Amino acid sequence: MEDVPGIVVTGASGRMGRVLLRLLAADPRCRLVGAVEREGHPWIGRDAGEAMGGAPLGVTVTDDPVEAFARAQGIIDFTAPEASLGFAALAAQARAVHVIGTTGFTEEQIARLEPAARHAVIVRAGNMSLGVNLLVALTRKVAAVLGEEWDIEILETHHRMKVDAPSGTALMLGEAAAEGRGARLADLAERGRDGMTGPRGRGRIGFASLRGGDIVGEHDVLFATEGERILLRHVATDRGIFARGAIAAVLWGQGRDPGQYSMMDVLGLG
Ligand SMILES: NC(=O)C1=CN([C@@H]2O[C@H](COP(=O)(O)OP(=O)(O)OC[C@H]3O[C@@H](n4cnc5c(N)ncnc54)[C@H](OP(=O)(O)O)[C@@H]3O)[C@@H](O)[C@H]2O)C=CC1
Ligand SMILES: O=C(O)C1=N[C@H](C(=O)O)C[C@H](O)C1
Repeated sequence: MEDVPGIVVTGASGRMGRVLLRLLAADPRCRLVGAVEREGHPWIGRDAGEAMGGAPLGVTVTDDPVEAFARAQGIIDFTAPEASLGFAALAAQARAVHVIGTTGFTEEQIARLEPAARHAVIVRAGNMSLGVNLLVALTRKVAAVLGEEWDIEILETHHRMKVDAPSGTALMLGEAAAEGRGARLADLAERGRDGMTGPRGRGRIGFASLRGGDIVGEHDVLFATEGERILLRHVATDRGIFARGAIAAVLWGQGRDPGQYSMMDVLGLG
């Protein structure tokens, strides 16, 4: 079936990479055409399905993204910030849609995606699930209605292997809350409280991170004032929700004008 887009998965052996390989191999709307891991990885040269301990998928894992991307119309990338920046340049050269699920970018790293986005479609989101993107829209609305006498706190809880904090999702929620209040998150965020912090700043948006076990991802947005509280909550129990969102994004991006897009664009929630 050459008429459906060919998709490459980077970070193929990762928690998200494995879920993506399985879902893409079974999805008639696209073809899995490549799996990329870094040089020296034990999966290199092996069939991706067999490397996962399952049936062959007919795709050999490679450490050469240039060769893999040349066969692809879409790249799905859940790796690490510097790796994703490198893949963005290569995806742009191949004019392939680059879906970036990676989190933990600095502002400076996000700015470095711009040259690639002049030549190809990039869809980037700290969370690809429908539920979280709806929660983001709700958070913006609630924050816009409630005044500064309502404190906003964002709590995120993840598995013990997660390397970045606050989570990409928590930052999306914080940005939405700040936007709802007509402000920038950078001006309101209160991160990493410890010791004699003094009382909470009025109008600030607080963040807290918990890490433990195999928790897939939980996010709470608390709006608290005197005498009442509102709690908006999303609980992920299966990484398939992120992978299905990423596949929807890579299909949505086909034939679009170059530029940077978000899951809000893909889901029509923007
Ligand atoms: N947007 C969303 O909806 C979601 C985003 N995420 C984000 O996706 C990212 C990956 O998450 P997860 O799958 O749990 O992480 P893992 O650590 O399980 O997987 C990351 C994969 O990327 C590979 N990788 C890292 N650096 C490089 C590099 N320089 N070149 C090539 N490959 C590289 C790793 O290889 P190696 O093992 O050799 O380092 C590994 O295979 C994180 O940033 C996470 O926050 C996760 C879930 C949902
Ligand atoms: O690292 C993870 O696992 C996840 N990362 C994303 C984030 O940083 O918000 C999305 C999801 O919560 C899982």
